[in-house]
Amino acid sequence: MPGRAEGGALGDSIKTATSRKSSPRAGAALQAVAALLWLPQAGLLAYALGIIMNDGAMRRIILIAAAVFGFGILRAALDAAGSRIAFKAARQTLGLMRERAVAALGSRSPLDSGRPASGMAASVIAEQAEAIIPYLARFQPVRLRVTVVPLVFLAAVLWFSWVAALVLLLAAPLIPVFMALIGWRAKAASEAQLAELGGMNGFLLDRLRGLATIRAFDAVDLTARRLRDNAEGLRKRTMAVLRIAFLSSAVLELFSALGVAMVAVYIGFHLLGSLDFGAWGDKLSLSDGFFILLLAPAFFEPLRDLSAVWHDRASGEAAMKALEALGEDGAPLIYASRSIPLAGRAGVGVVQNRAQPSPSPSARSAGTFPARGKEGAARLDEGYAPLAVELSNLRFRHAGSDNLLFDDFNLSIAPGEHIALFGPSGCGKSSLLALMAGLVTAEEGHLTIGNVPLLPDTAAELRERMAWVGQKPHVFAGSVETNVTLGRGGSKAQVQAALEVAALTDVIEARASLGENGIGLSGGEALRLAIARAAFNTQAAIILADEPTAHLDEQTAAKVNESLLTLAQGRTLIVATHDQALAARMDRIVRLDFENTGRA
Ligand SMILES: Nc1ncnc2c1ncn2[C@@H]1O[C@H](COP(=O)(O)OP(=O)(O)OP(=O)(O)O)[C@@H](O)[C@H]1O
Repeated sequence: MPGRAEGGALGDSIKTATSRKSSPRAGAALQAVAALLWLPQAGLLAYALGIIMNDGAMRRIILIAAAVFGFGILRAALDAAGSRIAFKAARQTLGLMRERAVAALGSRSPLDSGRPASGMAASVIAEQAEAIIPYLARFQPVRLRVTVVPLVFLAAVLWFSWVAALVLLLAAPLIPVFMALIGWRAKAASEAQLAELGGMNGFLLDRLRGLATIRAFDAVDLTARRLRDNAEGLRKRTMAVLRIAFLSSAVLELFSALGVAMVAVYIGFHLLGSLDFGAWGDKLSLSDGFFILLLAPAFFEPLRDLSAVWHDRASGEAAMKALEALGEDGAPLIYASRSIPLAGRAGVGVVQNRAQPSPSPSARSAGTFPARGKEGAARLDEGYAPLAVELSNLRFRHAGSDNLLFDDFNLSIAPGEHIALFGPSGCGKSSLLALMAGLVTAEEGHLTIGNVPLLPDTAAELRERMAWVGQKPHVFAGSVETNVTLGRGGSKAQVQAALEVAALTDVIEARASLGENGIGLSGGEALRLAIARAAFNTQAAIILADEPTAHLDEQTAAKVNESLLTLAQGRTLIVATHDQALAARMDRIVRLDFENTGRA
């Protein structure tokens, strides 16, 4: 099979998945055996014709009919079992491929601007990927049948007549040649169709999300027109695929009909004595001729099946390619460390608010926070102690950007220390938080968390010890409980305790469930929900907060600040903020500005 499906990672994934569970090969083999059972059936039918022509012994004919019937039942049973196994194996493979695609998407940095559009990704994983099922469950078994069954039937025909075999042999190769020619076009057309479908889904989801903006700027008609154009484009692509599918069927029907007709003409004239060659110097009997005539259409049958599923191959391979592409070329999520010599330049301006960081044992007042371990050189396996963060000689710019945000940047944060990252817009506060969370990769330097370097093999464990409170938390449609737990398990009491930390109990009691995108919650409440989510993670030793009070009025901001500080008790808190009131309550303010970050 051409293309990347078998040669690439997905081809490997098919092999791995299916070697462990149901095997599509076993299913395909059963279906091939079922097809081959036509050979004894045709032989028995031809033999019965011979008996009828000679003595017409009824008993023998009934026995033969019973045997033909028995083979028919066996054939149907094998075919059904084979289809079932092949379908099951295809489902297992698709499940694995989807898992891999989702994992690949999940491993891409949320800051990667080249990430596939959400609608497109959803379309590929949920909808387009289904095209892989007919490809694996139908096309692959047919492919095996095509390579085995016609050869066996050809050998049987050849046994009686080399001319009939030659006719079949000449007609057969024309079919794959034309199918291959059509196949190239079919694959390209299917890829274009899937791309159009994904693009339309992406566009639709994006516009649905921005419906309020579209309405506000009177762009509804324009958007509707664009959507209509997209739908029209998809219609044309789909028609192109269907045209090719019909064409491939027509080509095959033509050649198989011609092949069978030529064999029939030869047999007819041979039996009439006009063409008395081609039977190995002998003359074919009526039974022999009948047997060949029964085998001729069966010889083409797998090829006809192939034509019927030819379109499955094109769309299946295109879907595999699209699924594989979802995980490609992403910006790495994991921070990679490289050692460089100390340049001895201060990285930050520091304002000391208090002499010492003050992690407070009262942090566990809600009873949900785990006991703290030893302070100081915390190791990840020492319970839930607040962790230190150490950045040394960092050099960083965003992927594809010339703007060097940090050059030879140093910062030490003590375990349990509360610091504010302060500075003008665009100076890199959020980027620094992203670096600490391992969402972006530094060009040079070291980053350790609790004395553990943030490296590919430690990143997952380290991230479990962090909680992120962003500017615009996403609120899922559903219950408050689901929104707090986010599927992380935990009891109702733990949810309640987390809501208490965020001072959200009263608000939440009034709402059984929340609407999409946080409909039903104010901006401040949505932020406190994010704080509750962080509080629910009892393992979190470091809270990274990115401008939690941006766009909030003073009163609401004060409430959010209180919740954040309650959450941060006994934990390390790093907050990027423009909020003077919040910064003033931190142990230390770290100023990130033009000079300090080393930008020219
Ligand atoms: N994903 C990205 N790709 C390329 N450049 C980016 C990306 N994210 C941010 N930047 C750029 O990096 C610079 C720092 O951005 P960052 O968001 O870290 O600043 P900030 O100090 O948090 O700003 P603000 O206070 O406005 O939130 C900006 O010039 C921004 O345009």
